[in-house]
Amino acid sequence: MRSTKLRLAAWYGAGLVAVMLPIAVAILLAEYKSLEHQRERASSIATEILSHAHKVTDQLQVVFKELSAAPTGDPCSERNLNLMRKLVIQSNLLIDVGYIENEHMVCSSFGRNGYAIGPPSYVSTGGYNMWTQVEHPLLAGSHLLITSDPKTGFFALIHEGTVLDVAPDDGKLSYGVLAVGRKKELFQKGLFDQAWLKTIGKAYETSFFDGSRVVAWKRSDRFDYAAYVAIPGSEIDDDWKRVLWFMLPIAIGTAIVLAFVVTQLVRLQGAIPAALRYALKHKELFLVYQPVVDLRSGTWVGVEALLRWQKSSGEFVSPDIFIPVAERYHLIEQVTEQVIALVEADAAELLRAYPDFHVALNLSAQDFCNPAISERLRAAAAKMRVHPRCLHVEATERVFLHAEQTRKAVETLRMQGHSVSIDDFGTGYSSLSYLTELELDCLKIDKCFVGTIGQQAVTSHVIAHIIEMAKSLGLQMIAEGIETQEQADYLRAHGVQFGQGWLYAKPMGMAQLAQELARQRQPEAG
Ligand SMILES: Nc1nc2c(ncn2[C@@H]2O[C@H](COP(=O)(O)O[C@H]3[C@@H](O)[C@H](n4cnc5c(=O)[nH]c(N)nc54)O[C@@H]3COP(=O)(O)O)[C@@H](O)[C@H]2O)c(=O)[nH]1
Repeated sequence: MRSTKLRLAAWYGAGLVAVMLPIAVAILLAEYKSLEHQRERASSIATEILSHAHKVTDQLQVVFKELSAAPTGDPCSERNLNLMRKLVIQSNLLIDVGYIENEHMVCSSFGRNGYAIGPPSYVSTGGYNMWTQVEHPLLAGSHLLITSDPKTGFFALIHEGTVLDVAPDDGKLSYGVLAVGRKKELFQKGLFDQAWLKTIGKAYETSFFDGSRVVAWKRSDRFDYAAYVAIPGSEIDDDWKRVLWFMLPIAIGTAIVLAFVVTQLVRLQGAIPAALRYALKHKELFLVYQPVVDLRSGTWVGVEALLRWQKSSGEFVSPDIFIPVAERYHLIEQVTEQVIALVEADAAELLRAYPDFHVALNLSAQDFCNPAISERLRAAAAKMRVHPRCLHVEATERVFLHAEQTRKAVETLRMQGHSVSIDDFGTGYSSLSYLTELELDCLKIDKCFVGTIGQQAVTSHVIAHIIEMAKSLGLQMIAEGIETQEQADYLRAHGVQFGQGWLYAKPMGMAQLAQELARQRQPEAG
């Protein structure tokens, strides 16, 4: 009851996850997409700003070159003033060109004006005097940059808009150009957080989210400055909501599909136990028998009884599906009872005719916890009028989960004369210590290990260890799933006594088994 509730809770949990997951993924994806979009946007604006800064610097260098080539003498001579005017007209990016002496603008393309500009804001790493955020008397409210060559005294005046106007001026973004070596602003709109420099390090190009802004940084490979752009988080939020509106219908659609799938699975899970109860009642289960072969002589020494389920619709359900369901829904006792009853009905005559032959029954871990199981098998042998040694028992490794109860059951079964094998060895719960604690007769080597024989698989060596271990414990061995002659030869050469597999015979009905056995044993009978 408790496990049913737990299972239901697990399914509801799975349903909830199925619904929530696509929505959560959509939200995360929208956030990621908008962050990426803003990163790309910031990087592209920074690239534009840097490109304009390069153009300005290139024109500046031309101007300084021409002015320094002018004849020496009065730097503000009429001839030089004319040259300055010509240079300003030729340049589309520089506002003014002139001459500075003792922190005074002595003359420029505007003529001999002469006003104080004070000491430079800083000296660039290239040795130029820089005045930032200068207000020109003729251009009220202007933010200008003056660069002067201290060797000649000539200067050029640049308006910040020349470089920064490429960025959208919506009042939300911060951007500018920073002199990297001196960590000084050349042009600036909004803030520049010096803490960003820690994240940027020596990078020439990077973008990141500092927790509240997306920052892009693009450093010049020709000059000692870099352009930066910072987009506030509010922009990401707007973008995120837009992307989310687009993705939400897809996420909701996916959630509906997943919820439907989970509902169907729940229904199916519930449907199999009900169908199995019906199958048990209406005799839809039957047995097939797969021969166990003596690997040296090739004779059939016994069979494994394998359960089959064919619904009235004709559809087959694999035991790999219905046995775990039977175990989970506490139907396995009824299944095992039906298997024993089927063996009683199918095999009594055959076992009486060949008393050295055996039928092996698969018991589940829960059967070993049933104190009545040994008595039930004793009664079956008695009813069939065969020796209990004709009925072998196979236990899956899961019996080790109930080691104490299993130990007692195995002891009683062996005392009654049944042979007990451990099935699927090495695939699950087995531990060597358990194997030594249980008094067993035989170890069945799982087909997954047999399949590695002759292969270059990582697990190829495991089978040799299993064989050695079984030998050291004095257990007989049956190798399962033998499909090739190479596998059979290997197993025989390594001392494995018995085998089962499609190389010898597939599981068959009792009629066919009786016929085959009669043919094999003919000389004996005759
Ligand atoms: N508790 C019970 N469990 C049972 C019973 N009947 C079957 N089972 C278990 O179901 C599992 C699947 O069994 P099945 O589909 O019958 O497969 C068996 C063989 O048909 C298959 N086999 C045999 N030879 C080969 C081969 O050469 N190649 C290949 N690919 N498959 C082969 O292997 C299965 C053998 O199973 P086992 O020996 O038991 O490991 C299986 O776990 C059964 O145990 C039942 O009545 N009760």
